[in-house]
Amino acid sequence: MINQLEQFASDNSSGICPEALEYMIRANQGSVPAYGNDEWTQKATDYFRELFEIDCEVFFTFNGTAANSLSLAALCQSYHSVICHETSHIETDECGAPEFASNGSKLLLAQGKNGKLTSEAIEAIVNKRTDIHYPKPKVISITQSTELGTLYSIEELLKIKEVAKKYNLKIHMDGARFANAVAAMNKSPAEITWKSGVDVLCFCGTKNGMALGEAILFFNKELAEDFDYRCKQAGQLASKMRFISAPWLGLLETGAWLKNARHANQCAEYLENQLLNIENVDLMFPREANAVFVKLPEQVIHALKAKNWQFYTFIGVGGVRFMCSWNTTQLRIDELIDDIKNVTNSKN
Ligand SMILES: Cc1ncc(COP(=O)(O)O)c(C=O)c1O
Ligand SMILES: C[C@H](O)[C@H](N)C(=O)O
Repeated sequence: MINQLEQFASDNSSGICPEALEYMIRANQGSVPAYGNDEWTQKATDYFRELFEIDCEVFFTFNGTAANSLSLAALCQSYHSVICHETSHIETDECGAPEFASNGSKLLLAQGKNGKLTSEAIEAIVNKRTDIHYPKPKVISITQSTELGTLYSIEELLKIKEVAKKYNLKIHMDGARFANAVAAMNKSPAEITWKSGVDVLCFCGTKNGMALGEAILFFNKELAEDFDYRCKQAGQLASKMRFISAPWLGLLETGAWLKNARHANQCAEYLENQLLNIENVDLMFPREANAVFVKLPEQVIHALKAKNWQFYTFIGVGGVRFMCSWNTTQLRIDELIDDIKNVTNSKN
């Protein structure tokens, strides 16, 4: 029997939200032109342009690794490098796809508090090597919200925009949890992307209630030249694209993209507060979106896993990550908290 209960491993674990499913079913009528030449795809891309208040180019891929790696490849040549945080997904969890897709662009890793790049760290990397023997920095990649569940403030984004301009660098934003950032910051999508210097955003639908499907938004349209061919060659041009674009339209038109993100963030806030009531449980990073990172004793981790609680321990720096999603419930959070209290007390 498949375990139907919500878990805390990842927002990738959740199912399809009602709005995405409803639009998927609506789109499942009759025959329509393939490869994105359908009405659903037109409506979805138009909606993105309206939501972000700019005439951007929009593409869809099946997953986030493809979105990140192909968009980065569009921003730089093989002899260039991409500056990213050492905990960035493009470094830790994409199996070299960014380097592969760009024919060898090197990832230059920076450290930074709470999983964030700073303009100072970027400038230090740019100036570390300027000789011909080292791949020239060309792109800054930031994740919003970050892999450690934190957020870049507008001020931090604008400082990065400034250093990017100074050194003629492009800015890529991994928006696997972009909706969670918008919900948490209460800023417009435009304010935390192109108005803050972002050239391309990979906006994730998978973690926001879709079955699969990421949107790539090129705010700097020149960088999107022939990107459709890059997607096709990489096997990322969906023939039945309506089944990616229609669920996206469902999230956008109904506002579910923001409702789902707000709910996940609120669940994470509730979980955080319950965890902080447990003795000797400390947050590892500020909880600013839908992820909660805490240090737990090994024996508590083992006991929770024995009770079939699912969560990651390899992300961040040795901690436990609890990820909330659009379908997380307070009931499941309370059950998790009760088990943490019970196993903690039994180990004392
Ligand atoms: C920060 C981040 N970026 C990108 C991705 C995309 O990964 P995938 O290729 O698994 O969709 C993920 C996956 O969860 C992620 O957490
Ligand atoms: C870590 C794993 O690769 C996935 N990106 C997640 O955040 O759940």
